[in-house]
Amino acid sequence: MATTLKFWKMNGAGNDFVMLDNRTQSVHIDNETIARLCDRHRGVGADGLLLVEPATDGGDFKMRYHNADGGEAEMCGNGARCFARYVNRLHEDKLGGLKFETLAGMISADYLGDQVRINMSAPHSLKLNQTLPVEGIELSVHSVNTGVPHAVVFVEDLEHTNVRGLGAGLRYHTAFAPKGTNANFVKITGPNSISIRTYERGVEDETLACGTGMVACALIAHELHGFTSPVSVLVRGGDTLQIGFQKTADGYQNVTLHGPADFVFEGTVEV
Ligand SMILES: N[C@H](CCC[C@H](N)C(=O)O)C(=O)O
Repeated sequence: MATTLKFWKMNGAGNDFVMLDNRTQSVHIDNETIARLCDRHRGVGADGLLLVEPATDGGDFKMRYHNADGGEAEMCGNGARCFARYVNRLHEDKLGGLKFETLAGMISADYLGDQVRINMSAPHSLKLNQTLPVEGIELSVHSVNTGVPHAVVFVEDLEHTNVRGLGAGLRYHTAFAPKGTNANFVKITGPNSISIRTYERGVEDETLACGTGMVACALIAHELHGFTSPVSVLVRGGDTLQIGFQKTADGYQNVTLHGPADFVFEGTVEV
């Protein structure tokens, strides 16, 4: 027996999502259903799906994130901004800010007009200057987990970088087994600005933006090129977002991602 679900389609800087309020948890939404909902021909079409669920660990809400292939991921930076605006709309825009639980840890969000700034979970597993063979090329690869794993490669000619080929090569590289990684390609465009392209795990393609990827690239630009906060990041979809951070003896603190989170349309879908 099919069930009709109300959803919102949203996007954060071109990274697009299906948003579902699953607090009643009356519908069991399995990975196969999620993959179909995200399918751009057989479903609504999105890079991923975000579920609002009841908090169980001191947050206001719980955020669950699934990639377009149906697999659950710990966190999504662009999705978290959309999640914050979506739950605010469910509460007649009366929330002054909020904190929500993710598999990567507690995330807090502040509303800045139609933009949202989120405080990210603490980055970890930073690794610099690994030389890895990818598609027959020796790449200098850096990596960090900003809620999900990211590989970062600096390039001169971003426009002509083989993002799909090298991205897939890094995504499935043994160095990042067993769960794999997202892959980011970065061009330095100024003393505190970068332009990036991202191949996303679970979308298995380049996306127009990747929030946790932007953060990864900004932090590694700090590590290797002395960038200071805030770092401006131009993404494939044309938006520029701001990454804030403080580097202390205990690592990175107050890591923030500030950018757009836009409603596109509301609809119903049969599952
Ligand atoms: N594809 C990522 C999750 C979504 C990350 C991205 N959409 C973001 O905005 O952070 C992964 O499986 O690690």
